[in-house]
Parts: sequence; structure tokens; C-alpha cells
Amino acid sequence: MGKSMSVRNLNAWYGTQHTLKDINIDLEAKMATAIIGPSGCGKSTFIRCLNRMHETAPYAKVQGEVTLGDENIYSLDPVDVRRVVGMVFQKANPFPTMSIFDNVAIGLRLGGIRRQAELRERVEKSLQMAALWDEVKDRLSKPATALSGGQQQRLCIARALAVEPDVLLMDEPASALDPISTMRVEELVVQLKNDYTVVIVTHNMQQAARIADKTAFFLQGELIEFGDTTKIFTKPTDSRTEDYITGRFG
Ligand SMILES: Nc1ncnc2c1ncn2[C@@H]1O[C@H](COP(=O)(O)OP(=O)(O)OP(=O)(O)O)[C@@H](O)[C@H]1O
Repeated sequence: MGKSMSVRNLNAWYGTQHTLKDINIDLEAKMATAIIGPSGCGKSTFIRCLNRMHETAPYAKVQGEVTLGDENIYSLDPVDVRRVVGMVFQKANPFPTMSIFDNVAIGLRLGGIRRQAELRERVEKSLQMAALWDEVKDRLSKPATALSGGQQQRLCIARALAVEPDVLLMDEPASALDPISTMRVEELVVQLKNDYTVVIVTHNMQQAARIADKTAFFLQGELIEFGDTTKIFTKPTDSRTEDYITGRFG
């Protein structure tokens, strides 16, 4: 659990649009790194390159190296990569026809785990880690769609954690949630970073300041500045970072 990722000379395109330009960054294990920047600067594209989802878009292209531990993920099978680099999206996307239990168990079953006792144990552990167990333990066979939006998002986090990934990518995981659910997801990120490498895209700078150890500021496909969150928010080196965090644009 919790291997670091290194990104070297990463470039990404949609057709002829050069969306990410020569990105170099180290995403440290057992830390949360926030990715910030104005709309369209390439934040989602960047994290989608970290689990090989970018290349599933039409006309998409990637160049460069992304290593997890000491393996280049671009020389592995993309399906294996997505198991060790989990992802949670802006809008909770549980499998609507499946129960709460099955939503979490699906990845385990696909991975070949059949014994009911083991499945139950792993599902419970994942729901505990996602701080959802107490709310759902008496209704595991109910459809996932019967949960609130915030609970569905934590269910998706549990689903991602069930297969014991090294890295958890989160693309604005709280932006569709009410303030209380947002707070719960933030608390969860603070917990999860004890074990995982967490990379979180957020538009909310207070949120980045609250939960991230490191922050990366992107602008028009370039990584402008990366460093300790406190430094980025109090003493940025680049004037463009300063303009963004003080709300002059974006
Ligand atoms: N599937 C796609 N096909 C073509 N272009 C795309 C696709 N997805 C994103 N883009 C373009 O790539 C650029 C970067 O988009 P991306 O979604 O990575 O930005 P972002 O920083 O995450 O934005 P936001 O904060 O609005 O979510 C934008 O110009 C966008 O229009």
C-alpha cells in the first residue's frame, strides 16, 4: 500500500490539442497532493494519465513516463494499472442495479475471490475505511441507489479501496456534495493518506489547504509550481500562482 509515483516529461493530447506540456512531478507515498488551477487547465487530464484512463478518450495520446514504485505504468496492462491506481469521480457512480455489498465486492469477485467469508470481511473493512460501515451495516443488500449522494460517494471510495490499491486518484470528489458530506469526505482523505498515495483535484482552495500536504498549480497545461501546501498558499514563488490563489483570475 502507498507507493509513490513519479511523472517524467509527460505530454498529453486530444487530437492536435496539446493539453499537458512536459509535466514532471513526484507524488509522494502516504501524502495527499492537491491539483489546483483554473477550469480547462488540464487537471482531470493529468490524473487520468496516472491510471491510463486518458488514452481511452477518442484521439487521445500520451507520451512520457509515469512510474509507480519502480515500474513504468505505460509498460503494464492498463487493467492491472487501474486496479493499483484507483479513481473516484466528481459524481458518485455506484453500479445502480447492484446492492451496497455487491458494489464493494465486485472488484474482489473479478479478482477471483469467491469465499463468502473473505468477501464479507473485505467488504466490511473497505466500508469501515470509507467511514460508511455504521450507516449501511444493516442494509447491505439494499440497492446502492437508496443511499444519499454523500453516502454514494463514500461507497465509491470503499469500492476503490476494496482491491487494495497503492494510489487513490480523486477528481473533485466533494464538489457535488453538501457541506456536511464534504466535511466527511475531507476527513476521510486525511485518514486515507496515512496509508495511500492520494492525488486530489479540487477547485476549492480552502479544501486543498485543509487536506493536502503538497499542492501543484497547473495553468494552460503546464505545471507552474509545486511544493508544500503551506508555501504555495502563503509564499508562492511564481506570480501566476499568487494571482490565482488570491483570486485575480480563474
Ligand atoms: N474527451 C475530451 N476530448 C477533447 N478535449 C477534451 C476532452 N476532455 C478534456 N478536453 C480538453 O482538454 C483541456 C483540459 O481539460 P481538463 O478536463 O483536463 O481540465 P480541468 O482542469 O480538469 O478542467 P475543469 O476544472 O473544468 O474540470 C480542455 O481544453 C478540455 O476542453
